[in-house]
Amino acid sequence: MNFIDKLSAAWTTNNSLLCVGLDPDLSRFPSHLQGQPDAIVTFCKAIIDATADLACAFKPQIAYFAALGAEAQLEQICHYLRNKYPHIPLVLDAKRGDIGATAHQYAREAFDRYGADAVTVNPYMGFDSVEPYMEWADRGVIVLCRTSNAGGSDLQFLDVGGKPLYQHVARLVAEKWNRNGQCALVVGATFPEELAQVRAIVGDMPLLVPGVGAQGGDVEATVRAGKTAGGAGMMINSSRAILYAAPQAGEDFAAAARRVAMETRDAINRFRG
Ligand SMILES: O=C(O)c1cc(=O)[nH]c(=O)n1[C@@H]1O[C@H](COP(=O)(O)O)[C@@H](O)[C@H]1O
Repeated sequence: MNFIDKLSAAWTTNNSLLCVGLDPDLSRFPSHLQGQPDAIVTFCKAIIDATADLACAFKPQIAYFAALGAEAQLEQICHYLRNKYPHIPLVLDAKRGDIGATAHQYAREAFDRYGADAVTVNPYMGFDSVEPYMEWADRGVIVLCRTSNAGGSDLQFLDVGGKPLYQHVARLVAEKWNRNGQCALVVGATFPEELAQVRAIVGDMPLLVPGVGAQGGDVEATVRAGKTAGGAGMMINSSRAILYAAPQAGEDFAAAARRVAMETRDAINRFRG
């Protein structure tokens, strides 16, 4: 099953548009895991098990692993996800962008090494830097469009023929780059007006929408702006607000993550109809 079909099935099966981000930060781990050699894997597996019936996708952020030299642990976590929850799409957040030959290596890393169903990529270097990912026709290519950070406006709002650059990217991907129907776009939940603009340009193309939770994006505004006519079309990501929902001591971290994931999924669902 290709990425888009798998995502559509997960929206329905789990009645969820919530993407659970896996951004392991050792300094925020519960005290009983501090200093444990297998802390990253134990922590991420517990979060995955606690939220797998509430999520339409999982999104490990590669920098959180690479910074710790923990690529082997990321491999283990991806392997665990693919085997135990094969119906939930695995999105590798890598935001790569480089010349074609190098991009091919990044694609191998995402799709062959980690077995990701989809990967985030940066469009700044143009189509030949994104095309290598498309050789894996059953995988998703999720292109940055209107990112959730304030500084995204520095470039993404530049005027390109009377339209802001992010709209040009949305149109380019929807009309030219998406030859195999495998593309999606990143649009931040922190910018619901732009989210609505992108939705109007790209039809039912899936959108990865980070920025609810720790970044303060408004769930109602996000869902109303970004949903498709069918009330889906988005992977609304939350990472830190779910991962570190528990206070340092006290409530079990996985139970707390489940509680916040469920609240977030349900809050999203209230505005889908
Ligand atoms: O591509 C992304 O996932 C992404 C794009 C974007 O515009 N903004 C953004 O926050 N992200 C990622 O989404 C996650 C957001 O994490 P929280 O702010 O903790 O929910 C991080 O892993 C970011 O790297």
